[in-house]
Parts: sequence; C-alpha cells; structure tokens
Amino acid sequence: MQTHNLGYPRIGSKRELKKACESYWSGKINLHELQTVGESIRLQNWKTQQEEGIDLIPSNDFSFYDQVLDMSLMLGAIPDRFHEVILQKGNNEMDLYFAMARGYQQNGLDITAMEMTKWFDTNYHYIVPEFRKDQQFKLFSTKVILEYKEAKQAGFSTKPVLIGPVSYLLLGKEKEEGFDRIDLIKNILPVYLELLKKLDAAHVEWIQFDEPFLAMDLGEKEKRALQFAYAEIKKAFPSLKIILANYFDCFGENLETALSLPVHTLHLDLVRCSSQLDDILESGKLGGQKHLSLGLVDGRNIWKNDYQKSNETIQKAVSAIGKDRLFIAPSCSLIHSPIDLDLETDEKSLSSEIKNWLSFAKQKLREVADLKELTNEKLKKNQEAIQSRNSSPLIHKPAVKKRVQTISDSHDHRLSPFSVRQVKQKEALKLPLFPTTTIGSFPQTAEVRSWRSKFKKGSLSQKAYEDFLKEETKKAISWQENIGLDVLVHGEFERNDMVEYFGEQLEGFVFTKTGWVQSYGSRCVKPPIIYGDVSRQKSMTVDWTAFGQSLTSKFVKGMLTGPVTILQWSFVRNDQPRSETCLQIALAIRDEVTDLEKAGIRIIQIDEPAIREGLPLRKSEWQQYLNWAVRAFRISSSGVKNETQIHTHMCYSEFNDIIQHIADMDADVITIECSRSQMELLDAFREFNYPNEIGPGVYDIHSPRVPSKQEMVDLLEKAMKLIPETQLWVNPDCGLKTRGWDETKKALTEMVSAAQEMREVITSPIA
Ligand SMILES: CN1c2c(nc(N)[nH]c2=O)NC[C@@H]1CNc1ccc(C(=O)N[C@@H](CCC(=O)N[C@@H](CCC(=O)N[C@@H](CCC(=O)O)C(=O)O)C(=O)O)C(=O)O)cc1
Ligand SMILES: N[C@@H](CCS)C(=O)O
Ligand SMILES: [Zn+2]
Repeated sequence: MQTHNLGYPRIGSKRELKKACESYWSGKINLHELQTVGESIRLQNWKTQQEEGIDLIPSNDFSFYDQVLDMSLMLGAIPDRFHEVILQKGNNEMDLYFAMARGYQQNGLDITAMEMTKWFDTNYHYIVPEFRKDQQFKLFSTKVILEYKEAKQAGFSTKPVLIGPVSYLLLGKEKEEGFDRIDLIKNILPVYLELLKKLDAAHVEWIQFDEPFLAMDLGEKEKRALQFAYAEIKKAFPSLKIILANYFDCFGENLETALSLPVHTLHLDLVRCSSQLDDILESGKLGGQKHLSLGLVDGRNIWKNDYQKSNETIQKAVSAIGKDRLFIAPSCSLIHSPIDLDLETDEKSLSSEIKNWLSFAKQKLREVADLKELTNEKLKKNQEAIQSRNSSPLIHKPAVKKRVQTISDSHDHRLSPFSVRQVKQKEALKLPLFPTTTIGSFPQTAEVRSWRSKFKKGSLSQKAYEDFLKEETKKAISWQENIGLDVLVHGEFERNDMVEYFGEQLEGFVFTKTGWVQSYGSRCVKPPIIYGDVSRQKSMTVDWTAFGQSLTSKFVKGMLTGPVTILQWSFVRNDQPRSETCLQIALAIRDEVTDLEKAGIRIIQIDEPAIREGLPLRKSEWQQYLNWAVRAFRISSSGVKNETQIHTHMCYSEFNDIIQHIADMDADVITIECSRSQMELLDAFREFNYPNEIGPGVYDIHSPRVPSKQEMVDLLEKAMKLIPETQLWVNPDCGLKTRGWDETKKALTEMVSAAQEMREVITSPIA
C-alpha cells in the first residue's frame, strides 16, 4: 500500500504567493523575484508532503494564477487577441499569462480578460479556455517539465499532475457557433503526446490525469473521447503509470467507461461517494491488474478523519484486491483546504476543544499516512477526538431546532405576487429608467485592511476604528451622490469578507486566523467553520446601513449575504443535513431583513452568488437541492412589506440551466454577472421570459481594466433587445472591493453616463 496526494495548496502558509503576485503586478518586484517565491513555495510543499509521510508527491500542482490557465498556455490555446501582448517589447511569457487572466490595458493595448467561472461545486474559480472552430494547439509552455526537473533536482521524484484532455476541453467554451469542443480531441491529443514524450525523456514514471468530468453526466461522444484519448496514450507510452483521478462525486453512469480505460490506477472520491468501492468490486470489471486509489480523507472539509470507518473501507479493499494494488489518498486536491492547523494558536478564536475536531491540509497528509499503517495508539487517540465532537454540548441548541420545526408555509412567500409589488415599489421609490447601482462593496484598500488589522490586534480602540469607517462611508456616500448613482450602498468597509463578517456575528460558527483558501488568482478567503446550531443574537448590519442612510436622501441598499451562500462558503458540520443548517441560517437572515426594514431601509439586497455552486454535479439530484436552497432564500427574504424591494446578486457561474429556480426565488431585482460573456446569459432570461427586474453586469470588476462608456452602452443596447427596458438596471458585475479607487471612480462615472445615454435614447423622439 502506498500513499499519494492529488495536489497541495500553493498560496503558501502566509499567503506568500498572493503578496508576490500583487507586488509583481504593481511593479514592486521583478519577474525573478516572483519566480523565487514560486520556487520556495514548491520546495516547501514537497518537503512538507515528504515529512508527513506521502510516498508519491505531486508536481505541477503549483500555479501562479490557475491550473486551467496553465493548461491553456501549455497547450497553446491562447486567444488571438493576446498575441500582441507577447510581441510587445519587454514582455515575457508571464506577462502574457497574467494578461489572459486579468486583461491588459497598457502601452496602447486594451484587451479583455478571459472568462472566469467556478470550478465544479467549489468556491475556486478557473479561467475558461476559449475554443474556435479551427482551434489549433501546440506545445507552448513546458512548465510541467520544468517543475518535474526542479523537484528531481531537489531530491523528489514526483508525479506530474495534468488536467486530462477530455476534462480540459469540457471546461472550455466554444467562442463561435457550428462545432462541438469535444471534437477537438483529435487536435489536442498530439500535444498531450508531445508533452508526455518530453516527460518520458525526463524519466517520469507516474502521471496523474485529472478527469473530474467523470463525476458529471457525460454523453456517448465524451465517453468515446475518453476511450480514444487514453487508448492513444497507452499505445504511445505503454509503461507510463497513469493515475486517473475523478473527484467530487461518484463515477455513476460513467463507471463502466472509467473501468474500461487502460490506466494503471483509478482514484475514487470515497468521501463524496462512499458506495463507490462496493460498486467497483461488485461490478467484477476491475480486472486483475488495475490499482485503486482510495480517496478517504476529505479534501473539501476540515473535520478529522474517522480512522475506524476509513480502516473498515481499507480492509475491505485489501481483502478484495490485496494491499499492493492500493493507494491511500485525500479525496481530491487539498487546494480547497486551509493549510496548517498548527498555526492556529489563539484559544480565544479557536478553542482547543474544537481544534481537536479539525484537520487542515498538512494534518490531512498525516491522516493519509496514519491510515496506511494504523496503530492501536493512533486509532485510540483519533476515536477520542471523534467521540468528543459527537457528544459535545456545544453543538446543540434546542430553541434553534424548535424554531426550524415551526417554519410554516406563510414564511416562504411574499405578501403579494411580483406584479403587485412592482407597482407599489415603482410608486414608493420613483427611480428613473435604467436605475444605476453597485453591488455593495467599495475598495477594501490597504488602509482599510490595516486599520481593521490594528483594531483586531488591539492597537486601535473601537472608537478610533469606527470613526475611521464612518469617514470612509461618508466619503463613499457623498461620492456616489456626486456622480449621480441612483441607489447607493454604504460600501461594506466594516466587513473583512461577505461570509466571514456574518459568521463572526452568528452563534454556531468559529474562525481561524490563518485558514486561507484560494478563491481565484491572488484572492483568498477564510471560510468560517459551522460547528453547531446557528442563531442570531442581535442585529448585524443595521447600524452601518442606517448610518449610511442618515447621510443622504437617496436610497441606501441594505446588504446581506444569503443563507445558501453563507452555507456554501463555510466549512459545514457533517453531523446533520446541509439543508437543516441552511434553514437555521435563513431564519437568522430573515430576522436581519426585518430589522433593516424597521430601521427604514427600503431596498435590501440578499447576495446569493453561491446558489449555482451548491448544485449537485449530477442533474438527477438537482431538484432536491434547489427545493431547499430556493426555499431558504425565500424564507430569508419574505418577512417584509410589498413596498420593500428585495434584490439578490449572483456572479461567476453558469446560470442558464437554473433560470426557473432563480425566478422562483422571487427577488424583485437580480443583479447578475454578464459582461465577460457579452450578455450571453440574458438569452436564457429572455427565452424563459424572466418576470422580475434584472441588472445585467455591464463591466467586469475582476480586471483592473476601465471600461469605456461606449462599450457599456453597446452592452445595454444588446440587453434591451432581450429584456424590456422597464425591467433593466445598470450595475457592475460584482462588488468593487478588489479594485482601487482610481479605476472604480472612472469606471462608475462612465457607467452612470452610459445609463444616462440610454435614457436619452429611449426618450428621444426618433427612438
Ligand atoms: C465574491 N467572492 C467571494 C467568494 N467567497 C467569499 N467568501 N467571499 C467573497 O467575496 N467567492 C466568490 C467571489 C470571490 N471573490 C473574492 C474577491 C475578493 C476576495 C478578497 O479580497 N480577499 C482578500 C481577503 C479578504 C479578507 O478576509 N480580509 C481581511 C483580512 C485582511 C488581511 O489580509 N489582513 C492582513 C493584515 C493587513 C494589514 O495589516 O495591512 C493579515 O491578516 O495578515 C480583512 O479585510 O480584515 C484577499 O486579500 O485575498 C476574495 C474573494
Ligand atoms: N455585496 C458583495 C457581493 C459580492 S458577490 C460585494 O459587493 O462584494
Ligand atoms: Zn458577486
């Protein structure tokens, strides 16, 4: 039996990569300095994995921005618009790479970034490959080979990790009509083979191909593509040992295909699909050679592994196929886990009682190693921790459970249907056509973060911190008034993160100080841990929202994070159904919504950007999830009068296939990310005849690029062809916390002018 790991967090335990990338982008460090940070993180990661007992350590799991973007660069899938970046004097491959991720607006060039979307059901975002009908691929970057050699030189014989050809194609998007991207398998495979030849020449023995689409519904064409690709690879490299990794769900209907592939090892996510081992053994189709990698340690959550249960699975596998054909592993790459629990030393933020229930990436490696050679002593200690959690009085609050049981039908719908509410809201709010607004947050500048940091460390008084936040809020309100935005926001300066902030104020949550997880590029989040029943002790946002409203006669939107998003972006207890925890959160948010209304707030936004991400990967399971998720949103939003306008916001997901359910949420207004896909999403809203109001994002906030008024007018004109103008709002794609003030001011000023021009177009006699 051997241990292996599918991937290790690459941000560094102190977010060194984030700091280095951001310094490189702002010109504070040069390429060599950036590369040095990358090298030292890689070396540290390989060392840690070896020290913690991993036999087969991955390489090429490191990335400066995103592993899918790495593949696009490697395979030469570089959209034409970026070719000029590389031609510019002084630019290098990294400049091209970052331009693809972030857009490029300098030296006379103005190029939009590639699209970004969620990685399966996680809060990690990848850069979407773009394909054309005549798409050619060629080996462009040799990062995987360089990193393999770098590891070798440092004394580690690694297993390079690549996204498999079928999943890579499926992760991408056709940028023109008339072809199916899976048909590009014939064009792409030669480049994979060329790469493998180079790896072979470097004496690579093992390779991991990630094919997570095996956890999704696949058609016959995709299954054939898998068979074709792996047969060709086997033919060309008969002795290469391939680990084919599927994760996040069962193989399901794809099991037969997976078992038929000529690979050395199949990796199973036994956390998400505990029946998978039985399915395989019972199928009788594993054959006498194929190895299995048992993904037993949860890469998606932070609870300690239950050694007793895992060992039962291991023993079952050992008796069926023998220990020489087995790997023990985490369920998926550990990039979704915080790095090191040992760094959590503050008893006040994370008590030792709860800490003893947890395991982060580094500890998960040790769990994998422990499971390989489980001693009685390790088992006993582990079972004590599991018992301590199961029987802890910290977890259960009878009053919270009782309240959930008393939720009635009247809690999950508004007083009147939207058609009635819309009339009342139009009368009450008197907003112009194309009302302009933003999504909530304004720049979280280094200054804002450092004041908060000083306050949290105790070197700044609460009063001084709050006075500072008040000043920031005042400036933001007066600036929004000056440029003529219609519905204002207070700016969310007091919030560290849209989920952590709420979690910090709710019972049933704990927090880490160092538990960062990459969300996209250099951006990280610190997901709260929901360990027990959730309840709200007092209002969470009323003071700041009311303060904002007191500064202006325009409407200030209340800004809340919705129950599904709080659930989805936290590490959730696994001792009760997620739906139950979600209902507890929904009630807490409902109380906050009604408190905001009582405080005179007329427009309240409940963000649900993670509603799509929570969908099970297989369509057959969608309905059940959507039933409780949509209901939770409705419970949180339905306690208000008809005149109170409820907004929701969603971003960075494919929403086309859940429009009906988005409509069922019955928010009066939805603001939604649209600009990177040039309003493509609105086709679905049009086809479905979406009844409520919509603010399709008119510019991409994830890129520092400032959009022109004209391009936003163009997008709005496109939107107007699809959605009646009486239903349209004008706003950016998402919150502005990641942007600087300079670009924010320019972009929003242009956006307000774009809305004004649209109003003129509508009211002009020619129109
Ligand atoms: C909208 N999105 C979000 C997602 N998930 C969330 N949980 N939250 C989201 O907002 N998923 C989808 C998208 C992803 N988008 C983003 C966008 C932006 C960020 C981001 O900016 N992250 C910040 C960290 C935010 C935070 O928690 N800040 C804290 C701590 C700040 C800090 O680093 N402090 C330093 C000290 C600072 C000093 O002294 O100067 C420290 O602790 O060392 C805060 O503001 O208090 C990031 O930096 O990456 C994430 C996802
Ligand atoms: N209100 C949040 C939503 C982000 S998805 C923000 O503006 O940052
Ligand atoms: Zn958003």
